[in-house]
Amino acid sequence: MKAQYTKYTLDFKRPSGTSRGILTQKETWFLILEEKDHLGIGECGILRGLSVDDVPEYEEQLAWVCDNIHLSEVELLNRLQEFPSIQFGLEQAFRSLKSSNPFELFPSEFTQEEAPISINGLIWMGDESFMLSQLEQKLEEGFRCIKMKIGALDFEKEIAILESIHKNFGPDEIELRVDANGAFTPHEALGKLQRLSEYQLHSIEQPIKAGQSVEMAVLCKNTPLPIALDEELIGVFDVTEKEELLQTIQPQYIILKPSLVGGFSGSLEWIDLAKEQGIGWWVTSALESNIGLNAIAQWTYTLGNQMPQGLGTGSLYTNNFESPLEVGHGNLYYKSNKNWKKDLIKSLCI
Ligand SMILES: O=C(O)CCC(=O)C1=CC=C[C@@H](O)[C@@H]1C(=O)O
Repeated sequence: MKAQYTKYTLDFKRPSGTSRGILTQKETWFLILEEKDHLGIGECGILRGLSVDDVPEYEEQLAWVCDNIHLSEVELLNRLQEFPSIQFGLEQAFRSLKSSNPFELFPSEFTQEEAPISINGLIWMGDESFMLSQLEQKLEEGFRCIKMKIGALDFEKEIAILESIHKNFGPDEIELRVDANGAFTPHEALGKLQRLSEYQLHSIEQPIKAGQSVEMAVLCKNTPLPIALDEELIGVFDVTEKEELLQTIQPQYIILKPSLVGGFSGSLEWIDLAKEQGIGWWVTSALESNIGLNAIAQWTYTLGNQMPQGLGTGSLYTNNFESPLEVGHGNLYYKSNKNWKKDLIKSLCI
């Protein structure tokens, strides 16, 4: 078997704001496996500034994987504990190589076009009118679950936006989720959650910065609206540590980003623990290209979670890859007639 890797830079259609900053480009890497006339591809979706494997030796690790591709998949994955996005890329690449169609990794009703995946629409940070115009557009597109980034604007302005949504749409018309990306201080957080709870939100992602588990546990115990842990899961790889974290914090939900938590296997460990502890969960992208998003979507469908998933990020980029994924009416569809260009993988090969 031969293996190679290549880098690709995705360009955002427009600067996309989170409380952690404005995104204009996203770096990503592809692992390409070749065996006889079979090709396999996997996306290593590092998120600079957020991924635990955002380290100087990242490319070196990719080179090591390619030089040692003769090792077993299990051995390679075990050696990549500290590189969750490479673990994920490798999991995808091996599945893709074994599949008759390198882009059909998890055949299901989804890939048979018999069932879509319900997804949330995403509203990025910006001034009030920009956020309201994004909202209008998402509602016109038929989304009934909306995720809004908060934490960077003046809080009263964000409350005003929620107020205007709430005045026009009841919770049975729109499921509203917010994502603070850790923007609140532990001291102010409960007060802000109480204000936010007046708008019958479904949940809030990561209200305070990760790594403050005592404060987060107190919040989850007293919160008037469900809390979902996102960044909190990054960098926790040992299954016992995962179990302890959930037992300590007891969140209402956890959010799985396979590129950040160690791929399919790392995510499944969290999901199994969450189920044991009665904690809800859903899956989101980490802004991968359509190659990684396709793999995440197909896998997510097999998990049977009926909640809207955070997989509506395929249209963010000007130079994304063509894909069978299509968004419509708040759902993600798989259109197998829109085949990936067979030469896509070849075009990425060095
Ligand atoms: O949850 C979604 O709808 C899409 C994914 C998403 O919002 C994010 C992915 C990666 C980094 C962030 O920009 C953001 C998040 O913080 O969840």
